[in-house]
Amino acid sequence: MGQDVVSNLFEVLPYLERFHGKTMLVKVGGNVLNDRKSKDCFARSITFLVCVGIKPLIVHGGGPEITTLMEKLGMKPTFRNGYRVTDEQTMEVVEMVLNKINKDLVATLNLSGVKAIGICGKDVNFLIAEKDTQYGDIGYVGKVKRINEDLVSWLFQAGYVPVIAPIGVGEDGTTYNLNADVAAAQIAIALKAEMIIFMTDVDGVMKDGRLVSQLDVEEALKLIQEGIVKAGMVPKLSCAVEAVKNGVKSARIINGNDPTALLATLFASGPIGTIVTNH
Ligand SMILES: Nc1ncnc2c1ncn2[C@@H]1O[C@H](COP(=O)(O)OP(=O)(O)O)[C@@H](O)[C@H]1O
Ligand SMILES: CC(=O)N[C@@H](CCC(=O)OP(=O)(O)O)C(=O)O
Repeated sequence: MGQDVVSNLFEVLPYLERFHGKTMLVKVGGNVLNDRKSKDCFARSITFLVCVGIKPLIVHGGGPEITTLMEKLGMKPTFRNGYRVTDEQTMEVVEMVLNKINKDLVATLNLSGVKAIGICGKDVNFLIAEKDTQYGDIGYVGKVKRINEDLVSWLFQAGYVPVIAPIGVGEDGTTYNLNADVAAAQIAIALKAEMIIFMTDVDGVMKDGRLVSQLDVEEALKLIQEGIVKAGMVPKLSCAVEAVKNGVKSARIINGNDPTALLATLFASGPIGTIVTNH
């Protein structure tokens, strides 16, 4: 038993050396956070990363919870190209739900021994946004214009784990709803993260019922163009491509409901989920 543990430790040593001190952006989808067990497991995995000297940064979603509350309030959720059409009333619900998810996740992480701190784009102007019109006028949907990288540096120096809600603020103070995958990729690029990990509710990118373990940029774009990748996986894979084209060394798409996936994607020798690289 003791010998097994030691040989496993020796096996992970090269990965520990490679990732020590590196920034890893972990995007966790609303579907994963909905499940108590997955959320607790996620918190323990993040604690492990901190203990081995990795600097994790978390961006969370919350799409399903926003939809649930809107429906309870008698509102009709509408999407265009995966983006929620966000009028003023919807923006209020989005902000309320995301801030609640943010604090719940912070509390779970703190219970697990991490010094987590919750922020949204409004805190020290972390995410300056502007209206996103790529799919026409869909209200208060924003895209990131500028990031206050200093804030993250200060938090890392203090040993804190930033937990970011995808809410942006305009230069005139307008509140914007950001797609969490898009915000995560833009933050990873700005912070020159080593890796961006998308934790979702499937094992990775699927083709003909099978998991695709490795994709370069061209292959990823082809899967989108051919319609093999659809719905919420389109922005996710596009964001993975965007991140690796702009300096993030690799992007991973893994199953957040698999309790071992986050640590395995970093420390196991075999491939886990889908890895996207720029070559
Ligand atoms: N080729 C594909 N491979 C994997 N998932 C796909 C594919 N095409 C569409 N999807 C869908 O994308 C979903 C993941 O996106 P989404 O629901 O937006 O996740 P999240 O809430 O984690 O951001 C999967 O649950 C799946 O239904
Ligand atoms: C503009 C836009 O669509 N914003 C998303 C923000 C939350 C999100 O992205 O959550 P998931 O990661 O769980 O999908 C929304 O309103 O649902």
